[in-house]
Amino acid sequence: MRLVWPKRCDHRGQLLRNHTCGGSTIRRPSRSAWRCVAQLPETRQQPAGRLRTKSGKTRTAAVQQLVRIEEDGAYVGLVGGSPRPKKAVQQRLEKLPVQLDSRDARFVTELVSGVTRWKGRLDWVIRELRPRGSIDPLLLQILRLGVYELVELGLPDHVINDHVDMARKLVRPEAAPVTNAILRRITRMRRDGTLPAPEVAPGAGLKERAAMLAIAASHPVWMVERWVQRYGEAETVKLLAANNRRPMYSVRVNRLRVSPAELQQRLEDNGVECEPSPFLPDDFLRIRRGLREVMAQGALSEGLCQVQDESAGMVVALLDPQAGERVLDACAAPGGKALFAAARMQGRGHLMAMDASERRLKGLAATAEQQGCPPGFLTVRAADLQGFATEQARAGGELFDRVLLDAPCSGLGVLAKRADLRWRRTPSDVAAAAALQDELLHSAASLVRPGGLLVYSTCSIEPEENEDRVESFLLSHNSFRPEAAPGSLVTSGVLTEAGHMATLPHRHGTDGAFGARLRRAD
Ligand SMILES: C[S@@+](CC[C@H](N)C(=O)[O-])C[C@H]1O[C@@H](n2cnc3c(N)ncnc32)[C@H](O)[C@@H]1O
Repeated sequence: MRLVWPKRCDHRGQLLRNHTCGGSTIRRPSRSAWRCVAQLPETRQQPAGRLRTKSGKTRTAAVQQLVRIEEDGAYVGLVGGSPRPKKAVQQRLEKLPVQLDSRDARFVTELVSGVTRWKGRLDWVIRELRPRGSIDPLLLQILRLGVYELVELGLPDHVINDHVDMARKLVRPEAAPVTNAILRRITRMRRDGTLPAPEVAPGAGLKERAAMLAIAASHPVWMVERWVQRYGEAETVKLLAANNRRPMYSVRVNRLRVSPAELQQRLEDNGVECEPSPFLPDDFLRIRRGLREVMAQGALSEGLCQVQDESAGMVVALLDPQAGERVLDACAAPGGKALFAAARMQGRGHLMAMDASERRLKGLAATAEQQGCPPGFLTVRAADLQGFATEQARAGGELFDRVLLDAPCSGLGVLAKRADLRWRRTPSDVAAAAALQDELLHSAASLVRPGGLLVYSTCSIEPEENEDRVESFLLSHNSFRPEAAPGSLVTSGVLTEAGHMATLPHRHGTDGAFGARLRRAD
């Protein structure tokens, strides 16, 4: 099937059925029509003007990072070293240490996260223009960057010179004319409005429509297929668009140190646009603009707040830890939820933050102290939950009033913030996560005292990792029963019919997450 440009779409996601887009008919391929298909952000939201001035040095640094992400799995948001051995293409780039000031580094991050997000669509365009033959992996990164800058950011034609230069110097001299030919063709096509774009033939089945959507919104086909089956096409378009938007960040106010109103005032005085969270107004501020300023003016380093998604906060609200209780956060690292639980407990009682990863727990104790946790209140323990549960059972250790199992998961609810994750995950990851989640749930349950509460949560939106795990757990653990979350803890807008918490990026404007309360009988 050859996918070409869709002639019509509408903003409600009724792809290819209606003839209008924003009130006017789209007659031929154009960047704005493409944007409409996937509900993409306007180009002017991108820092195009500033990027225009960037040198080849900045683009080389972007290519270096893209290679690292592809070969090492380095997370797109973290510009830093990777513990893994360097692979072939990286070694070729190693001789090019690129020094960047902080402004340039920010531009590189913009480019890298953009290319990572739109990789599927960029590759499709490149393949449309060069359908035959393999492409050198390093040249592919250069071409992706070039297509991204021209098609998505709308940068001027002359930026191509840098890409051609990089192809010549970093790949081989013969790669320069190929790069020049492909990118020049793109500049002509965008001028003439003939950029290639995906289209589905009338009457196409779900698979073909999902394949088109996957290209247009730059997601793997398998994800789009399962979401179309679950939510329908119109809602899937909204979910894809939410995953492609710049993520919205929020901060959890450390009420041990400052009130939300005081912090809001301080942030606004420093040029940050923020407002109380509609879900947790007493604890969270949504940062509309200026996350960098939040960091720069010291609110984080002074322990007044921490960057945390509201959905993560709602999981702690479901747990509802009380001062004086014994609480276990069984998969705690890096510790965002544990710190919120500590604040809710006002530093009274005992909170154990446990995780199998010692490395990921590093720094939690110091942050807790900085945030005002009294000595002796928090125990940070690097241990495997299953081993710990077995040991506790053998030793007859004291059980916990509340246990939070924030389980390892596919992370399909956080694709807006983790641009690379969509390309890393496979359907078998969801199945593998589910198997581990069952085992961890069993262990976590054994640590809850009679009458106590177990909260199970993930940052996935997949039922196999959420509702299905809860159902399967309840079938084999008849001393537990599900407990609908009281409206006093979280707003009904995030509750399912069964009373579990489930947020979706396009419905709630937060990360996608799930949380269930499971009460142990007395
Ligand atoms: C979703 S993350 C937890 C995030 C954390 N609750 C927070 O809010 O910062 C899942 C964690 O489970 C941990 N984990 C995986 N398997 C585990 C096991 N068998 N025992 C304990 N922790 C485990 C991982 O190291 C990872 O840090």
